[in-house]
Amino acid sequence: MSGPDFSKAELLPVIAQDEATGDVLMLAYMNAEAYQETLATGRVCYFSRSRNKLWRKGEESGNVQEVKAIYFDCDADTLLIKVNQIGGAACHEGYRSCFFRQVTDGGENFQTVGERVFDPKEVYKKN
Ligand SMILES: N=c1c2ncn([C@@H]3O[C@H](COP(=O)(O)OP(=O)(O)OP(=O)(O)O)[C@@H](O)[C@H]3O)c2ncn1[C@@H]1O[C@H](COP(=O)(O)O)[C@@H](O)[C@H]1O
Ligand SMILES: [Mg+2]
Ligand SMILES: [Zn+2]
Repeated sequence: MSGPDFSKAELLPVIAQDEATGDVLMLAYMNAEAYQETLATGRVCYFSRSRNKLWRKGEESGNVQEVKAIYFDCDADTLLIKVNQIGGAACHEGYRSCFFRQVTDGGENFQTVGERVFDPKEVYKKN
């Protein structure tokens, strides 16, 4: 049996979806090590491209993501993880979902449509 194919790319994109609401929370990346850690711990561990290291989601904020179910797509190079989002917000800007802005007026404008759950200055005190 074969699962997600990390031989296709070192980093595979990962969509995190709220298991309860169906909301798409964020998109990030995993390498094989992050994937194995996620399986072993039941908490989502990404690989941060900007920081170039494992990123245990919630390590600073406490907003960890509990794994409810893991899927991979037809050609085994994208992951979908249904999660229970602790703290009610996935985004480091304090919104429930990273997709809190909507493009409007045919691309002329955008609108903040998401719900801000926390103040990042409070949650990320080190920054
Ligand atoms: N917490 C987040 C966070 N939550 C959601 N996201 C989203 O996750 C996506 C991937 O983030 P990465 O850091 O992996 O960046 P990348 O997209 O791989 O690489 P770049 O585009 O930055 O080059 C981003 O596009 C963000 O929209 C976050 N990106 C970064 N953080 C930082 O991660 C650190 C730990 O935060 P917690 O895990 O919440 O404790 C803090 O310093 C936060 O500022
Ligand atoms: Mg990014
Ligand atoms: Zn975000």
